[in-house]
Amino acid sequence: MSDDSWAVAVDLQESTTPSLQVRFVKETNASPKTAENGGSRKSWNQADLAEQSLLNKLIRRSLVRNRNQVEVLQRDPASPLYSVKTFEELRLKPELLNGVYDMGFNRPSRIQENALPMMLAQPPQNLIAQSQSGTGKTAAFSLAMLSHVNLENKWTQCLCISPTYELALQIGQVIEQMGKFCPDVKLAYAIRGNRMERGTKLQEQIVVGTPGTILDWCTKHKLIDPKKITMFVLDEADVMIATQGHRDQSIRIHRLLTEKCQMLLFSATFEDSVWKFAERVVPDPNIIRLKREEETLDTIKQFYVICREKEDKFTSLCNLYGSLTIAQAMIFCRTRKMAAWLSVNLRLEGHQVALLSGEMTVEQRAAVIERFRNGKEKVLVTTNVCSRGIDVEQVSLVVNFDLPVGLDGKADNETYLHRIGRTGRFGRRGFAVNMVDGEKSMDIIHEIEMHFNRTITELDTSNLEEMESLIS
Ligand SMILES: Nc1ncnc2c1ncn2[C@@H]1O[C@H](COP(=O)(O)OP(=O)(O)OP(=O)(O)O)[C@@H](O)[C@H]1O
Repeated sequence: MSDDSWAVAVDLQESTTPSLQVRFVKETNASPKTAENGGSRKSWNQADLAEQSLLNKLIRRSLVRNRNQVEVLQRDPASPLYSVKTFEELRLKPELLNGVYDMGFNRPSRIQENALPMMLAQPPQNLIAQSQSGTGKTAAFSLAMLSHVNLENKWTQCLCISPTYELALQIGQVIEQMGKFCPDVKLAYAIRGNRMERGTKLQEQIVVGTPGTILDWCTKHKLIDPKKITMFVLDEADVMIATQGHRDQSIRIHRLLTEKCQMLLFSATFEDSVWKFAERVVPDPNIIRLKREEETLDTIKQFYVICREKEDKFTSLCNLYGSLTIAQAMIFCRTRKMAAWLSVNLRLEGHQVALLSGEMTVEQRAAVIERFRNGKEKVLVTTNVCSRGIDVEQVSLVVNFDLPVGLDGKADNETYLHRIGRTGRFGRRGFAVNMVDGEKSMDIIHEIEMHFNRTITELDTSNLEEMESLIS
């Protein structure tokens, strides 16, 4: 964990939950401090993960393409392995196929190629699928649920649980969009504030919601008969299990289901804890995994600049920026306070600056990122955690105004790579400049050099000629 995770923990507690409007919601609760969305101090980690996931979804414009091979582990290795290259091969209902094309999907994503035939197979098969955020998991299970629904049955057949209110709404939006030519398929949101009359059985064939509300709807309110659920989807398992309450509720829901129910579990990461949980809720699974594309420093020129204090760093930054033709730059600060100070001063110098700060709601952050992406501002000042998930593709200069340091005072190499690295695919060249303000930070630079086996060259920002020859 890097230093500024501290700040973010506090930021999260201060932040307010974004509120989205949705058809089913009659009453929304603006407070973030509910068990449902993990607002308590103990579970900030879950809130952090969930917020990150939501931010990624809000700012994502398209599929994250991946060139790695998909690993498939079949429950029955003897059975043929089907994968599809087109949506037609899935023999979907025409209305559903129209919905898929209407979303602009021309062909299945890498994970969908294997996951879709498995999810749609008869007899039903259980599946555990892991791939990084943005690779098409939500679209895949949304399609599977829409295809699974039997319109003759006027009861809930597909249940999908998601770790937070906002993430559940995001999934619901995908289902609504994909199912827009299937008017008879109905969806209900089991999220806080969506009060249903007790005892009346829901007719919506698909229910998406958070574990607490879904459990209530199955047990206390008896709106759903869990024995009639034939497809159970558990999304963002890694985020879900970061809160014990959610994990336990998910297991309790799972216990209410029958053995015949098809179980599908999705996760962006797969640590041991996720794996243990997955094995518990998904018996005899097929497993699909798609490794993340590695980030590299191969195409990045790295420099350091010796400075004294923050004012000196600021002058160096201005020299650097003023003398180079830079498309866009991202500047990382350790604390929110430093980021605010820097952005004010850069603005005073006439720069167009965007600031990403922890007290902003997720929607506000998404809007800032969107403006930056559209080139409305050329500089983005941020703390570390706020900026996770931003593609640095169009950013040619990354400045570590403060170096990434862990709580142990040592170099946080992972964060360093994350800030300045790129996947091989976006092999465009870039520059990284590290501000060094003393012996301690010089040691950090050496640690980073050793770790990545790359030289970080000194840069004198007052020497324009030298700078131009080095950064060209
Ligand atoms: N086959 C496809 N062709 C083109 N775009 C797609 C395809 N499948 C999904 N997408 C788009 O790619 C983006 C990411 O998809 P999706 O949200 O399903 O990924 P995800 O793996 O579920 O991400 P997360 O883990 O964040 O939930 C979305 O904008 C989605 O509309």
